[in-house]
Amino acid sequence: MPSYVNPLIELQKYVSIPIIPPEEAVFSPTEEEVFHATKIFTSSRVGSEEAVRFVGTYINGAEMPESSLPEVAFLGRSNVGKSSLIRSILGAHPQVRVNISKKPGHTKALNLYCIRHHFTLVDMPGYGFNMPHNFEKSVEAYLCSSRRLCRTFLLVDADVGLTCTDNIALGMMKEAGIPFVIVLTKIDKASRHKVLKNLFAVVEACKQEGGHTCFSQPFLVSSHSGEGLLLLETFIAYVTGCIEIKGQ
Ligand SMILES: Nc1nc2c(ncn2[C@@H]2O[C@H](COP(=O)(O)OP(=O)(O)OP(=O)(O)O)[C@@H](O)[C@H]2O)c(=O)[nH]1
Repeated sequence: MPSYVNPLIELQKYVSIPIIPPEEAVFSPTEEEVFHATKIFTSSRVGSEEAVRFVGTYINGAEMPESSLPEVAFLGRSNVGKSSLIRSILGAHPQVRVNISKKPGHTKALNLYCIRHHFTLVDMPGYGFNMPHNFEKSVEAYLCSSRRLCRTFLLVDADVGLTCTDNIALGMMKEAGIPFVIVLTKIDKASRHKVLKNLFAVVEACKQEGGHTCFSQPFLVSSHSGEGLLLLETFIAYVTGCIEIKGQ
């Protein structure tokens, strides 16, 4: 029995129909694999350098510094919890400031965080309420053109579920062929019933998409309670090629 918790598997205990269709592969690392992944995020120094550092803020991909590191990006409605999730992932490095705000639309540009010499996390402005006027030229252009982007995490509020704007984002990802994974955020805040209802809708949306660009298993997290974080960090380490996972 792994000591890390997959909130999706916990929820499965309350419903008789499978949340993830049985024919789909489930990301289920061993304890050892999670341990290796976690070390990537928690170790504090690489030689004489800080292991984790804020790289900078950029309006578009063309402004970003040259790098050969793979990138993972965080996309979603304004206020869905993108910056909070990155702050939690970088929790072992309080010297790296990640700004969060109750006010939707706080993040106005692409913020880059470099993790060891392994990969870069890209925090992005949210879409919907108070989104930046240059969203298309900034976020969409980056998503469609970055050759280093290996996975995008599309965040959906577990209490709100998929909105019209999320569906537009899903369509855009599909059309552009950008590989993505859906993450339900703020699971500490929503009732179990709500999370399950919104989770089933997300799984259905992934199915409709045909599984070409969308990973069939959504991840569930809370940046406040830490639920689901270890599994998501392990997945990030896996998609960026930092660790191997048996059976994947
Ligand atoms: N209860 C709860 N609240 C959260 C969680 N994650 C974020 N929040 C709250 O949601 C609000 C928005 O969080 P941010 O991380 O700034 O959201 P964002 O998606 O980066 O927002 P934008 O800058 O508008 O794009 C803040 O008040 C956070 O404290 C969570 O897991 N649980």
